[in-house]
Amino acid sequence: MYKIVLMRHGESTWNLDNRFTGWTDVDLTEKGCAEAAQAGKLLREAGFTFDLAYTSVLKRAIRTLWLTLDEMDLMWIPIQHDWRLNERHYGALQGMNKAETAAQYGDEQVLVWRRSYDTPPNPLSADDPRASYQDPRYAGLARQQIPLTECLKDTVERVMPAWDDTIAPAIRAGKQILISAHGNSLRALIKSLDGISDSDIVGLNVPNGQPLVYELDADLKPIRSYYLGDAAAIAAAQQAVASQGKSR
Ligand SMILES: O=C(O)[C@@H](CO)OP(=O)(O)O
Repeated sequence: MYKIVLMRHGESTWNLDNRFTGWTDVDLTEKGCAEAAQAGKLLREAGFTFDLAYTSVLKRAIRTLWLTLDEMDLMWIPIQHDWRLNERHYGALQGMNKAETAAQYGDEQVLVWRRSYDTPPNPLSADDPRASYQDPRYAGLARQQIPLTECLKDTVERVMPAWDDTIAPAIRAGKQILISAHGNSLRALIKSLDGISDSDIVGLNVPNGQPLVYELDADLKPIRSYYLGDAAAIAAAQQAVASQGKSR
């Protein structure tokens, strides 16, 4: 049996402001830093150790990983940064307040934009300063690989090649792996690992900074998965994420 840990970054400044974030590179709040350290403490106390970590190229996930590894005295392990683990690109919604958007367009429409499998928000225009074409961290990518918007289906289509090409082979080679990523890039991975339907994935929300353990069989199919932290607190945090897109 293999065991891996998935973790969404701690609270970010735009989580606190309740803004659609996507590929915007915002940092953690103080609370987010504390959540990341607490995750490291939980993992250490539960006897976990890692010899390889994966994260995105966005600092909220990277800093979460650093703080978690620091708490575990594991800052020395190799870290692979992969743009394919980035948050789902939120298109023209990036920067907008979720509750205000719901007040303007309705809760139902915002739920479709946030959680439907195959409906992307409107794209950024290619000359929008928020587009990532000039960002050096994406310099190695072809222009068509850099999104202007994404639905979860698009995110699945970039996350799963990262899993298949790099993460799964490392797991099979016996590496103990921690993945620090984002709400929707993790929803994409969880959907694929657990075979969740396009309609059921709408109800899945990933809380900030909570280690999610997956036990996998020899074919890397999940045997079981569970959050390490307090179950009631995690359920409340998941409900809070779901409610962020409501007008009130
Ligand atoms: O704004 C975002 O990029 C994501 C994660 O914070 O939000 P949501 O939960 O609305 O998909």
